[in-house]
Amino acid sequence: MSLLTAATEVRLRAYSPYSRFKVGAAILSVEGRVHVGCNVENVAYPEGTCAEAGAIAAMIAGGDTRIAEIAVIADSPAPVPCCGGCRQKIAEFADQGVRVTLHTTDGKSKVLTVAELLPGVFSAAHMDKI
Ligand SMILES: O=c1ccn([C@H]2C[C@H](O)[C@@H](CO)O2)c(=O)[nH]1
Ligand SMILES: [Zn+2]
Repeated sequence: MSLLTAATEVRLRAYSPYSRFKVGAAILSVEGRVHVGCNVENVAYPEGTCAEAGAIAAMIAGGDTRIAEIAVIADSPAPVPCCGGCRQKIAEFADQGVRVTLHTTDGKSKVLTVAELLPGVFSAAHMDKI
């Protein structure tokens, strides 16, 4: 199954009664498996989680380690470019050149690299303790 199809399918399972904005994400891991996530909101609004974070959690829980490619889809006028928190989360598990494809449900798409998504990322290389 393509990443776009996987993201499209999981998007329909989003729990978003507050924003009424459904987002789906699908990751191809370097190990070759597809992991999906959708946004899961909460009445305590800050406790909600993004689709990208859900897909990353599924990848790690599933035993895979790194992102080879990621696709995100939302019903929006223009491709949704991931929130700041998710940019940092993606950067934790993806090399700088990894492709991030942002789709709309009406067929628009935009491709970015992880480096373009989060220029000047804070990374483990900035720490002298590890
Ligand atoms: O890249 C994004 C942007 C937003 N959302 C979710 C968070 C919230 O549930 C809803 C509205 O912001 O969309 C995502 O899952 N991913
Ligand atoms: Zn996010």
